[in-house]
Amino acid sequence: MKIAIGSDHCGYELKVLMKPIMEKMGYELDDFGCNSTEPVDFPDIARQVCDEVRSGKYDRGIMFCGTGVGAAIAANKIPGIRAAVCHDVHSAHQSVEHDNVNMMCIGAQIVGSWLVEDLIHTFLNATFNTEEHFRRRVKKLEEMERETMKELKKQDN
Ligand SMILES: O=C(CO)[C@H](O)[C@H](O)[C@H](O)COP(=O)(O)O
Repeated sequence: MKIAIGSDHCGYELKVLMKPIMEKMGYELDDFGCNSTEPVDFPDIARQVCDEVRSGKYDRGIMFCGTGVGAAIAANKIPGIRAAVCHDVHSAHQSVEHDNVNMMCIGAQIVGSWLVEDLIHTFLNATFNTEEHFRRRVKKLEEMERETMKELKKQDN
């Protein structure tokens, strides 16, 4: 499984700590920044990680920022990305099983390294439950995305 990861400066240290652990779990990782604790803007990194995931080159993405919130807001602006802040194990698997989440956002100021390991393991081992009602809801999300894009296009013309 190929995973795109990224962080802002607040999530950088937790991301660095988790990289060898994730590699040991057997995941192929690519890190799209940032590369130090120098302040950066989380939308820039989230954009890059999301573009990689939506290109199909990666199965899922993980973003680390201070709270996970900014990264999730940014990621959910990108068509094809369903992002969620997951700070508990139940959300880490249910977000995939029910909502087909493909980008988990973690707040390094909120959770410790032991929990993060469980969250990542759980998120990456979960699969979308293809029962009709779950598919229907995700289709509705995609429809909302398409409608919004159409409206924006109209406004631009
Ligand atoms: O959590 C975040 C956004 O939701 C960010 O990672 C930061 O924690 C927050 O924005 C603080 O940023 P600062 O540049 O370190 O002041």
